[in-house]
Amino acid sequence: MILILDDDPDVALAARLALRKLAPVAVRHSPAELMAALDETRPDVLLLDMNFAPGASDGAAGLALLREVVERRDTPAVIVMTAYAEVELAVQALKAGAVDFITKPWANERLLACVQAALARRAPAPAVGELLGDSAAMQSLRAQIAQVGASEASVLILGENGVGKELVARALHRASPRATGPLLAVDMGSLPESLVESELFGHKRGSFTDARESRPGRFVAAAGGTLFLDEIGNLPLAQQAKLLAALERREVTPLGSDKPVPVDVRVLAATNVAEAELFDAKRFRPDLLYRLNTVVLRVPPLRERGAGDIALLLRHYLAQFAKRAAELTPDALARLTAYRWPGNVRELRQACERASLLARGPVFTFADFGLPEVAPTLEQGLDLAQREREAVQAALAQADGNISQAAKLLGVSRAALYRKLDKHGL
Ligand SMILES: Nc1ncnc2c1ncn2[C@@H]1O[C@H](COP(=O)(O)OP(=O)(O)OP(=O)(O)O)[C@@H](O)[C@H]1O
Repeated sequence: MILILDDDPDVALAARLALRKLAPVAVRHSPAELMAALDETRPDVLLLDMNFAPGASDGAAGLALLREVVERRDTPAVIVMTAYAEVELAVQALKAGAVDFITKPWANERLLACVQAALARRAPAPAVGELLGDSAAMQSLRAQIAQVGASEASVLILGENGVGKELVARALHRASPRATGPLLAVDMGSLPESLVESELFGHKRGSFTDARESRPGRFVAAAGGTLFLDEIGNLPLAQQAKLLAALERREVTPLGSDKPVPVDVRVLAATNVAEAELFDAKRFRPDLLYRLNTVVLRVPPLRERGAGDIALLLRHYLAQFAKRAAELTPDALARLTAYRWPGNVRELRQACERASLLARGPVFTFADFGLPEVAPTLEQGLDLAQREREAVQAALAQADGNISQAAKLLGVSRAALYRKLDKHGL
């Protein structure tokens, strides 16, 4: 759900028409209606105008509303709209907890990209979650974040979709001396190629057909803070050269301008592209890669963190969505910890939300989570211990947690099965 608050009915209508293909859209015109509308529509994204009084342009009314919104529980991701290309106001809004800003009048393409990215991220704003997990891999990751966070080093965060790369970027920002400055995320994946440059470096009024107003780029807006370049693997080669130049010279030149502007940002980048592909010079410039990867943090896929982390995340998200202590049947736990989670933590979070909505009884069953019923397959590798673990989990699942029956299915004694459960920490 997207909620638009703008006192100009024409602007609100234009935004609604542009955005309705992304999600249901609700519109309000008066700031007085905002809080009730948030309760009623529980939006994922709020598009917030900054000025409501005729002639006002300082954004004070919008900033006050923004501060009120981010104080709430279940804060939506807030994108502020400014009528003037005011860097100062945009920066203040970002510091106050907005995830992004858009200047009016906008190019529809850009509005869509911006809202889509916010929907995908869905309000990690100020109440940023902690990186949960007790596995050795997660403990080591947290230790690295604490160590690297304090520096100005560029960090490249690698990992599959949904493993928590953005959460890592936010943790790095929080651990840094720049924590009081803004953290600005730019999703290279959802940004049309034609807009990359103006987005990053800004543009002067009239520099291209849609550039009706000047606009500061992300490098300038994130001054004093951190710029998080997400899905950097999707950046086309031509733009890679420009990004490299900006990083090397620590200055950007807005489109249509010949005056370079100095920038003061720390750059974090993330990608789900496999390392081998990233090091393919036909796809990614090695010189840019070396600029970005002073430190590389690898976020492991959920399936490699072990059953303990999966169980912990299940408890966390079920408690959050179901608002009660969550209980799982032994079979559900066995199958959920054996599941491969191709979409990682994001998939687990969504499955928990689904289960909380669909569960029929007080105890969650595997079916409540709406996951595919796939048996472990050979593509999971031929590691003997791993295969044994999966066979035990599959047998338990099939036997609905009944040990005698599972032992029979595996062709081992009950005692042998107990030893295997112990060995694999099941
Ligand atoms: N260790 C964790 N503990 C708690 N929540 C987590 C953890 N890792 C990820 N999440 C949650 O999972 C979701 C996805 O995380 P995030 O967006 O950071 O992943 P990502 O790797 O950036 O994904 P993508 O590559 O698709 O952009 C978010 O809701 C995030 O809060």
